[in-house]
Amino acid sequence: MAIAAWRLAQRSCPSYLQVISFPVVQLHMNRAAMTASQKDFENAMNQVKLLKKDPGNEVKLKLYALYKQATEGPCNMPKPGVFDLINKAKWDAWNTLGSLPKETARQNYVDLVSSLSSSLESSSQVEPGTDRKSTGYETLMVTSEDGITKITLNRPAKKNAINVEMYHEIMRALKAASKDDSSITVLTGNGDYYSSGNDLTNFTDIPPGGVEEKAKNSAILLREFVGCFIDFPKPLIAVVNGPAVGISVTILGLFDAVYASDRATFHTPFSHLGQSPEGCSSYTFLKIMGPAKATEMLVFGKKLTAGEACAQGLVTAVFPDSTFQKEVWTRLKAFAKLPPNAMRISKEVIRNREKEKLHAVNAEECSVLQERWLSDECMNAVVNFLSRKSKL
Ligand SMILES: CCCCCCCCCC/C=C/CC(=O)SCCNC(=O)CCNC(=O)[C@H](O)C(C)(C)COP(=O)(O)OP(=O)(O)OC[C@H]1O[C@@H](n2cnc3c(N)ncnc32)[C@H](O)[C@@H]1OP(=O)(O)O
Repeated sequence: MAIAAWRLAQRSCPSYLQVISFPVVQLHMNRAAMTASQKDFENAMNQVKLLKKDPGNEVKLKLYALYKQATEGPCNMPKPGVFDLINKAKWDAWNTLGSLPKETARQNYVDLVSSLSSSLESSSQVEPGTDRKSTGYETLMVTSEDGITKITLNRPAKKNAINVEMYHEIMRALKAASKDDSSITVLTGNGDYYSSGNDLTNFTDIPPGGVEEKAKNSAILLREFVGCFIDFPKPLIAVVNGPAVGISVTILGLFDAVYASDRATFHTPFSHLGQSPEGCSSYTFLKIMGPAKATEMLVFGKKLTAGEACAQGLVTAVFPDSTFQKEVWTRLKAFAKLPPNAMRISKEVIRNREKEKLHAVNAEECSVLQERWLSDECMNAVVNFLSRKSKL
């Protein structure tokens, strides 16, 4: 649960104290004369269970810390080891409360839950730009009109990083789109990024079976995820509205057309992350751009501009960002008017002879990655990102 806050806890002490302690002290001063009763506290604990929306790791961590302080007093547990990410995050959060009195912690917990209940209720209403048809998805907006099913990655605050839930929801949306009455399917991103790729916090939710089990399950998930793109029967188009990283780039080789804003960049920093290519890119990129250019991207992590990606054949066309949406959607609406069966059959003719090969490549890439995820190189890269020591 507490990974974002674990990252926070790893930052320099003063900024961590600012973020966590300031509101605590503030609440304490504002409520000097008030203290929550045990009953208020229990009500607040029940309210937390009823929250409809996940308040996020940092808030959950604050709640945890205040709960522990309110019920057990100051933290006197031994500090967990550096690789015990979740428990260390929790310990840090609790420890930061220092000698805050139990009553104040209880009041702050009640206040936090109450502010949360109202803010999460309002944010569960439709936000500007959110399509009302997209119910049933937490991480996506999915709409279907004018013969186009549009799947929008919708975690803009996280640069549309793909967490486990999003992997599952994309597969679900693709399966639904393959059967609906639309002619073409579009994948795009909400906000300034197309996608920052795999959500690196995916690495931190370790099951009881340990990292080996996590790596094994992740390889199964990844294989199934990429398989959905290999098998997708209708024209699949990427509308790359901004920078694209990692798996959001590699799977582009499985799309039928890729339109990019001139703000978009294409970056596959696998070596930097101690990882190796996926999304069938070890095969598709070589075919698209030849081994020398593919190696620059997949092995040396060279970031391409949209213009460069277009020149290499990964991108179909690039548009100025100011007219991007208008120009692309005019084009897509025209495509969607073409006879759907003809398009589907043409795609089949173009792609079918490669399918078996692509599934074999996918399986091999996933099995190599399963090993890579357990390597020190990969672990260190993830820890460095999560502890804010590195960024791309
Ligand atoms: C053993 C288990 C394995 C489990 C794996 C499951 C399946 C795996 C499938 C495999 C494969 C894929 C490979 C890849 O995709 S590799 C690429 C991974 N992506 C990255 O390394 C990008 C990391 N992000 C960054 O370097 C930067 O965030 C950025 C994208 C350059 C943007 O920088 P910025 O300064 O403009 O914005 P920033 O403040 O950093 O970001 C805003 C918030 O978004 C969070 N965030 C962004 N990207 C990610 C990400 N990929 N994972 C997690 N979180 C991300 C960022 O942390 C900020 O959050 P907060 O506001 O601080 O809370």
